[in-house]
Amino acid sequence: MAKRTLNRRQGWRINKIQDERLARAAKREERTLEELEGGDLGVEQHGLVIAHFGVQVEVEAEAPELAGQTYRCYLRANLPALVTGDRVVWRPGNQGLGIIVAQLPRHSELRRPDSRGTLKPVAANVDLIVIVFAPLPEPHANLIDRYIIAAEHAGIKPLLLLNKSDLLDPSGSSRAHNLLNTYHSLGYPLLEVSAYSGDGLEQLQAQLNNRVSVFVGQSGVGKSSLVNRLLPDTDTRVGALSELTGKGTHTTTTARLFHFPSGGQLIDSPGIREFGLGHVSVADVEAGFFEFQEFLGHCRFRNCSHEHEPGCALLEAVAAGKISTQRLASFKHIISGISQEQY
Ligand SMILES: Nc1nc2c(ncn2[C@@H]2O[C@H](COP(=O)(O)OP(=O)(O)OP(=O)(O)O)[C@@H](O)[C@H]2O)c(=O)[nH]1
Ligand SMILES: [Zn+2]
Repeated sequence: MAKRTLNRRQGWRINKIQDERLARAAKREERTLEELEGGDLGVEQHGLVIAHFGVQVEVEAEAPELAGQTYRCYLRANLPALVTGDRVVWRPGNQGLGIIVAQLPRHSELRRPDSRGTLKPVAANVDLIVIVFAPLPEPHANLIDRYIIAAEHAGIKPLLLLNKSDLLDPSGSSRAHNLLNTYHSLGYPLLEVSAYSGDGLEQLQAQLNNRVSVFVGQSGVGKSSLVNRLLPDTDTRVGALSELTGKGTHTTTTARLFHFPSGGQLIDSPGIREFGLGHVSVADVEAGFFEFQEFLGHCRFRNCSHEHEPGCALLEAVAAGKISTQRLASFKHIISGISQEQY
C-alpha cells in the first residue's frame, strides 16, 4: 500500500487524541499519588532506583527491615528525571507502592544522546566501566582509545577485559593481546577471561565486588555470555520485566540494576552496552591521552599536524619512546573526527 501523508486536519486530530491520552494518564498518576499521600506512609528513608518505567521508578529499600524489597514509586512534582542507579529519599506506602521525596547527589553519570541528539543520563553512580574486547572480532586501537576517553570523560574507572582467552595463541602474541598490552603498560587494568571456559572469572568477580559496573563493547565480544555466567538464574533480556508490573507486559529498554550473587552490582541495558565516545571536545580527547600531557602545546608550530613538522613535541616523544606510535596514530585519527567548530 502506498504510504499516505496525513493532511493537516488528520494530523491535528491525531495530536489531539494523543494529547487527551497523555492528559488522562497524567490525571491517573496524580490521583494515585494523592491516594498514596493521603494513606498510611512509612518513614522517609534511602533507597536505590533499580529500573524505571515511564514516570515511575522501581526502588529497592536499603533499610534493614525492608532490605531487598522493591517498590513501585511515584515521583512528587518538581523532582528531576531519575535514572537507574540513582539514590533517593522515599516513603513506602501500601501494596508495594511508594513515593519519591528527593534525589540524592550523583557521583557519576553515564550519558547518551537521545533521538534528538541531546545528551541524557542513562545511569547514575557507576563506579567501573568494563570494556570488553576479544581476539575476534579483532579490536581496533582507535576503539580502545575512544572507550577510554569516554570513561575518563565520565570520571569512571575503566577495566579492559579481554574475553575469549580460550581462543588466544598460548604464546600470548595475538594481535588483540599486543594491542591491549600497550594500555596495560600505561597503567590501565587489564584482565583476561573466558566466558566459555570460565578462566579468569573469579578475578573478574573480585573487581566487581562492592562496585556498580557496566559492561560495554562492540557486538560479538561476548558481553551477554559474560553477564550470563556472572548472573546465573537471572534473565537480563529486555522484556523479562513483564511480571514486575502485574499489569501485563511492560517491556522497557531502560537500564536495570542487578546484584551479583557474590557482591557488586551491574547496570545493564542494550543502550548502555553501546555506550561510546558520544559528544566530546578536543580538550576531552587530550585529557584521555594522559601520557601526552607534558608534550601537548609544545610543538614549534601552533597548528602542528604532528605528521612531519620539525620541532613536533609529539613526534619527538615517540622517537624517545615516551609515546607509542599506536597511541599517536589513534590520537590524530580521533581529533580529526571532531568537527572544526568545537575548537
Ligand atoms: N570461544 C569463545 N567464544 C565466546 C566466548 N564468549 C562468548 N563467545 C561467543 O561469542 C559470540 C558472541 O557472544 P555474545 O555474548 O552474544 O556477545 P555480545 O557482546 O553480547 O554481542 P551483542 O549481543 O551483539 O552485543 C557467541 O557465539 C558466543 O558463544 C568465549 O569466552 N570464548
Ligand atoms: Zn606536533
